[in-house]
Amino acid sequence: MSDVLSLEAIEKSYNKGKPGEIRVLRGINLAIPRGQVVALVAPSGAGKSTLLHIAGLLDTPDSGRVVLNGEDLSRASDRRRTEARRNELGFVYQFHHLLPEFTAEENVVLPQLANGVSRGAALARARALLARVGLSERCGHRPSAMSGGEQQRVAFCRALANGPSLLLADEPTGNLDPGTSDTVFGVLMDLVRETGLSALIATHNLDLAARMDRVVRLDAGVLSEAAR
Ligand SMILES: Nc1ncnc2c1ncn2[C@@H]1O[C@H](COP(=O)(O)OP(=O)(O)OP(=O)(O)O)[C@@H](O)[C@H]1O
Repeated sequence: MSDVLSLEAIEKSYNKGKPGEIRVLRGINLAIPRGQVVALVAPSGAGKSTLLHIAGLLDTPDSGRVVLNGEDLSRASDRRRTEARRNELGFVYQFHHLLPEFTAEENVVLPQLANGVSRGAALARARALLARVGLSERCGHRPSAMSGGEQQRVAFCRALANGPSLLLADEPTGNLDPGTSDTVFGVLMDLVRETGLSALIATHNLDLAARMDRVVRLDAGVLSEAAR
């Protein structure tokens, strides 16, 4: 039961029962123990986004279970799923999706306020996280005044703001040039290691995948362990 996430026999089709039915996920099983960082590699169209949406409680499987910290959330109420999403999951995307009208610091404060944290405590945590990724001098900058790598580091801090137990990331450095991607990915890995987070990180970059604990490959809706 020390798995943070366990996906069990996940099936998902689009247009189910209709002529254009696509069976996207075909019996996916994946258990991620506490502290493990897993790379998800997949060719385009293999069902990677569908899998991340299901693991992230943004979509539901047709059958199978999504067990997060021992609780089956695949058929839980919307309210419970939203709560679990806010408290237990952190999300990072290829594009940072920071709120443009707010500063770096405010972008990291806001999810905490939504979770009932006091403004003072939220600000202290935001500043500590931003300092940790080397952005102490950039706390008051808006995203438009920051480089791509800096914006993505702010997005990492936002994902970790509420102390999740699982990080889900979709090409977290895919929008950066190779050199910056390498450095910024290192910052993310350090953060994940220090906080003891588990992570499922989709990437096309096999060099980055090789820096994770384990690589799984999704192909035509079937998941397998990749040889190292
Ligand atoms: N809402 C939908 N309705 C119908 N088909 C869909 C829907 N969403 C995705 N699909 C199809 O399901 C398959 C898997 O889609 P998904 O977005 O999970 O792929 P992906 O592996 O993330 O691809 P990429 O890496 O190119 O983004 C694709 O064939 C896609 O066209």
